[in-house]
Amino acid sequence: MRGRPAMWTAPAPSAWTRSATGARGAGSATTCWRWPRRCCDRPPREMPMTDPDPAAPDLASRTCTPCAAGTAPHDAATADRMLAGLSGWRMSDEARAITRRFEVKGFAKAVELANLAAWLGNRQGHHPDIAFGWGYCAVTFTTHAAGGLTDNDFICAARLDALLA
Ligand SMILES: C[C@H](O)[C@H](O)[C@H]1CNC2=NC(N)=NC(=O)C2=N1
Repeated sequence: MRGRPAMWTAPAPSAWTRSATGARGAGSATTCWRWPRRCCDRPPREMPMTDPDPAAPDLASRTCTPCAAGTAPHDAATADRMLAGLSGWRMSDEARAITRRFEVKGFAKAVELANLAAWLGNRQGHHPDIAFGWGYCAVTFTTHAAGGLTDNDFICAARLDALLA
């Protein structure tokens, strides 16, 4: 992929992942993974980077747009309405960010989920804040250029959920 550092390969297993035989070792980039487990030897589906479909009711069909500094953030009512389209995401008290905490087994899965969220953010040009450790990975989206929430945050949250479905 043009100019993309190795770490942004498709969300295939990292070196932490057990191969099909259960042996620990670098996973294959040609393995199809329905996170968190390997499902077959088909090449992984690239996340569709489709253009926004005006008829698309769901956030996961949309693509983020660059956000100019000073863009007005959504008000709390709008943010609440968009949050209703997601599941498992919580809004910060002042409606400036949304966070989902994923509980996972062990540390390797937490690393993989963090990597997936980072990969998604880099693909969308809208980057998450990520905290992870043994048993968990917390992903937060906010639009720094707006000092609050914009459509981009809800799009990325929906796209991450779609990748993990
Ligand atoms: C030019 C580019 O679109 C901006 O710098 C992007 C990069 N990634 C970003 N990520 C997030 N979370 N907020 C932003 O405002 C933002 N701005």
